[in-house]
Amino acid sequence: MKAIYLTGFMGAGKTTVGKRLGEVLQLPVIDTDAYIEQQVGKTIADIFAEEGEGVFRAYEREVLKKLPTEHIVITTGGGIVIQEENRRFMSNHGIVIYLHCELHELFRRLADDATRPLLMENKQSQMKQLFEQRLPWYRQAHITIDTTNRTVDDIVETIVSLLKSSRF
Ligand SMILES: Nc1ncnc2c1ncn2[C@@H]1O[C@H](COP(=O)(O)OP(=O)(O)OP(=O)(O)O)[C@@H](O)[C@H]1O
Ligand SMILES: O=C(O)C1=C[C@@H](O)[C@@H](O)[C@H](O)C1
Ligand SMILES: [Mg+2]
Repeated sequence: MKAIYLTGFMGAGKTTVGKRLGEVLQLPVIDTDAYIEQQVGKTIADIFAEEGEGVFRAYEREVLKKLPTEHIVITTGGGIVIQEENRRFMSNHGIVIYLHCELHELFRRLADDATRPLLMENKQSQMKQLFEQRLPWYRQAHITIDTTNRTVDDIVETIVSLLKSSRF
């Protein structure tokens, strides 16, 4: 099976859903954020603070190309779709699944989270702008799933049945 790439905004549940999906499909799971943190030896927040977002985006691009493209679930950082090169790579090499979530629910899920630098630095209105700017890129995925009022198990079940019944 081709690689499964989970995309979506911060808090959409990529990491959480990906972990469970990997268990159900018995596939290894790699999270690009966690992988970068391990390779660089710094947290995402420290990379942003010390090296800047541009350098983080370069790490993200390099890592995506280095990871396997078969028999794997790859959970991506929320901004992976910003770069056209990344969107093309994921689309050509795997099955891209966009986990959509309404903004009000994203804010609720991330209310107490201090690990996402973009969330710490920006007001809700700026996050809304970022969300709307990225929506068309997220929507280029092969499959879109609205996660807003759904449990992780329910989302995983839907993904598994879509994968079984589709041409993938
Ligand atoms: N379907 C869901 N319903 C309710 N809460 C959820 C759901 N999915 C994820 N969460 C919660 O939302 C928070 C963010 O989830 P997660 O870290 O998986 O998001 P993410 O998409 O990986 O974000 P990022 O892009 O920043 O890495 C976590 O606290 C998680 O438990
Ligand atoms: O949406 C984004 O741009 C980001 C999301 C996170 O997953 C991290 O990749 C980082 O905090 C940037
Ligand atoms: Mg994540």
